[in-house]
Amino acid sequence: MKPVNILYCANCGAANHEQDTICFACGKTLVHAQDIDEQEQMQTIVLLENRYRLIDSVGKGGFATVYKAEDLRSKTIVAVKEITLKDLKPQEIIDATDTYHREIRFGESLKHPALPRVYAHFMDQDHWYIVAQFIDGQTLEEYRQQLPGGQLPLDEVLSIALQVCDVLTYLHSRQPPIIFRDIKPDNIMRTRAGRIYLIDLGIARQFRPGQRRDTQALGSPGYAAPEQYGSDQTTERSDIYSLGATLQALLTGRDPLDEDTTITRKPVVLPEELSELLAEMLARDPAQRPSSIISVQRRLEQINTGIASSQASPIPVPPPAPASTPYYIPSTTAGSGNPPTAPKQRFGRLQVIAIAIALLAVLGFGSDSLLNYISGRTHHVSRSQATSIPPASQQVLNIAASNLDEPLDPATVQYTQSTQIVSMTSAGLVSLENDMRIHGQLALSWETDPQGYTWTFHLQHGLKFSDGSPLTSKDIAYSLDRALDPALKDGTAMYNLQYIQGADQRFAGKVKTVIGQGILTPDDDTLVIKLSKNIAYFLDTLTCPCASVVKKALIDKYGQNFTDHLSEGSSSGPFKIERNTKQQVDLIPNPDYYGPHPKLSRISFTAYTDAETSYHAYQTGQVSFVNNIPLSLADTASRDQTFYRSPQLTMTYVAMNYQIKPFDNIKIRQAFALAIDKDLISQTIRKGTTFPTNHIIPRGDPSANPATVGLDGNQSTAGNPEQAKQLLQEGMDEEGIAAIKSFPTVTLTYSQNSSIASREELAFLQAQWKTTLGISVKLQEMPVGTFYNLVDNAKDARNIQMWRISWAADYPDASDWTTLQFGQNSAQNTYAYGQNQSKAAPDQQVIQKTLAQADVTQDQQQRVALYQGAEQNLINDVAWLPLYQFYDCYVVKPNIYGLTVNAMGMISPDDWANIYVTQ
Ligand SMILES: Nc1ncnc2c1ncn2[C@@H]1O[C@H](COP(=O)(O)OP(=O)(O)OP(=O)(O)O)[C@@H](O)[C@H]1O
Repeated sequence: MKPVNILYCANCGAANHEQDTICFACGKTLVHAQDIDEQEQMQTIVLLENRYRLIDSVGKGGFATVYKAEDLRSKTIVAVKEITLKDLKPQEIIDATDTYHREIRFGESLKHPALPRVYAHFMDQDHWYIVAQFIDGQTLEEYRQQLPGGQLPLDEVLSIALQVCDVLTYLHSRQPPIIFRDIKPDNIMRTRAGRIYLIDLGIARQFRPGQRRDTQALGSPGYAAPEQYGSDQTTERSDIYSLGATLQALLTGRDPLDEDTTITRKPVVLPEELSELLAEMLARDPAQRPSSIISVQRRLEQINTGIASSQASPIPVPPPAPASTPYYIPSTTAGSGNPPTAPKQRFGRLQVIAIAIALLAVLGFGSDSLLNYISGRTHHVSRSQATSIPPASQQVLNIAASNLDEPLDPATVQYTQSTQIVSMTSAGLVSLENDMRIHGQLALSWETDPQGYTWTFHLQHGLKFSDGSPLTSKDIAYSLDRALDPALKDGTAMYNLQYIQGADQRFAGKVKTVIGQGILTPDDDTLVIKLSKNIAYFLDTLTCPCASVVKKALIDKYGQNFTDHLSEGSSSGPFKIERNTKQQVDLIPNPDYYGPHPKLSRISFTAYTDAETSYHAYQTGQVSFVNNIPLSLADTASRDQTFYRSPQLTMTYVAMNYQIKPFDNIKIRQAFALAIDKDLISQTIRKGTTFPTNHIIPRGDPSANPATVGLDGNQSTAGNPEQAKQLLQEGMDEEGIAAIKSFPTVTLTYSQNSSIASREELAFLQAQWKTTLGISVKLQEMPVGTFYNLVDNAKDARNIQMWRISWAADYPDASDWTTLQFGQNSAQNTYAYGQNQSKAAPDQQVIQKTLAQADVTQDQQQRVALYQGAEQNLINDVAWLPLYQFYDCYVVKPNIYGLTVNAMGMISPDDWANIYVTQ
């Protein structure tokens, strides 16, 4: 229960401190209202409308008590807000009525992922009720009170700020604009997954141009802008003030009315731009504040980008985002300073990369372009552009694609663009937000047993497919089970959903279904998943496309060819397929989507034969978004004002076989690693389309650790030739190798379809080992299929000594980079990590134990700490030698508003509601 220490004015409704006697807003004497005896109330009122069973009281505000309740009809958890009329004074009744109606009107008409949905409202003699989406979380005020000093780390505050900006942008761009008027930590709720909701639209108002002042002074002391004290009309800038006060309170841990509110005296050192922005947002004179929330958002994004950039070494491509200012993160936050919004690649396994590289090579794309698929950051236009939205006929977005051949089957889809289309047309239980946090999509809420073996998902109300037929838990169960079908060629569930109980038997063909075993459907709105291993990252695995919904009736009718008939109404996402010719895929909004509806009236993906042609189509205005800018065009495109790049979760590395001499010696592996100047590769060969790294968990993964160091103990990525030489000598001594001429032959194997840049890179590696260590490394080219076969069997065949390869994340979790690749018995541990004869094997097994422990540690902070510790050990052990992480390089026309691509290279499904074409 939330402690109530605020006293609401009976005259004007403003929130005052409990001990105050005079209202800060209207100056009237405050009346100390009587608390409602909730226990008594809970005992007498248990069922409302014969439908809502009150479970618990979760919060209390000025006029209302909020209950967690069960909707017995839909079997879902909802929030029931109860306003008790009896005992209210006449003025309070007027205010409460006003608040109630406004909250219903706004709640029902506004659709934004950060605004809880209003499902129903009703009343009895003494009460009014609002039934709304239940937010399983706490207010930011409650949350920060639990943290040391009441302070949140900078990266988290920025993530919150950007989310609040997003919803304020939405509110301010309504016609007429809606001013929230009460932004404060008490009115922002945060879920465990870090998702933000604005609650309490009760005092929001529509802006009336020409009105000089508000009829009522409303807001909360300290957070309300000066003009809210009745002197002027509230405008968008009033919300900017309150947001500034909120961010300052979160960063400093101090309430705005605390004696000292200047941030300079707090033990927090902020990026200079952030201090400046906060000072502007908090200007007393509204005219001195930023002119729009969009401009605040843009500046916060630049600060965010600056943080991300300051964690990487400089790169030569002129960055499209404004330059970053180096800053100091206080030591308390250093371990958690992940870049909050880094884009990500949606390719999974090595084999996938192999197939994709082969295909792109055939299509004339350099293999490097494969790794530059869609991703990005928010694109904004000026306020005036943002508010004048052209009609639906002009809301068309044309996107260049490199390949649309892949069947749009969620269970098998692997290319980024097909995956993007699948994410727009097939919903899953959960989906990823832009900052890699998870939110419910088909699932309204979920819970798990304390050990994390059984997950119960409660679905959204009244879900439908795009043909209007109901979508129930049985459809989701069918889709998950089908994804596990061993008959599916190239299914990805065998990795991603392997821990659903019975999945192993299903793959082995020993059982025909896991429904009834690992997947249960107690009713149409509830789905239960039981796990064979209580992996803490289970929800992340559900963000993979293979966990999205397919329509059984369509598959029954057309078999594997069902993907040719997707336009027959099988969509469950924000868009549905109108046409799919493999040359062009046209999507239009799905009116039956449960969530916020897209503003775009059409999205067309057109396949171009090569990157040059698609870039030309962009230059001539045929398409507005190209996301596969290859290295060959990077120089040209980077001079374009609309060129963007941001890190994605794809890395290139060199693997050394621990089972084969000389790499069974750790010192020799370390010598080979430190001999390489990774900076030069990214700067000169990769031309800034990549950045050098020592990390195994890449930047942008929620568990990435900026404090991770290279194996020589520092963060430089330029190599360490002296230490490399010394380690080589020590390693040779240990192995009894008297001189370089008796050094075992070393062969670096690579795939035949490597691009020119990749070959240059291989030659560069060869030259560095020669110059620094005096060792001649042979380069060996292999046909693609043979190469990946060798890599997959490196564990057993011992026939590949050293190879260069890339890895892209399947889902945003450290386990994808650690346990999956180096864990004991992991199918993807093709390196025989821990299971080899080298002297390092016992230490490797210790790391494997830590990883196994991390996988099932339910406390997120502890889990991250375990992975980060293991990562440092893997780096020191040269589990593999990371060379660089990819940037996503793309161009997007400035008139495309709101396009934000998340770190997996995807546009989050509910984001489509906020993307549109401006004039
Ligand atoms: N949709 C929701 N899901 C879960 N908890 C909620 C929800 N809405 C509100 N709460 C909880 O109930 C508390 C009171 O809600 P709210 O602030 O909307 O009430 P109010 O009377 O309108 O408040 P105020 O007095 O600030 O106007 C919140 O602080 C929060 O803890």
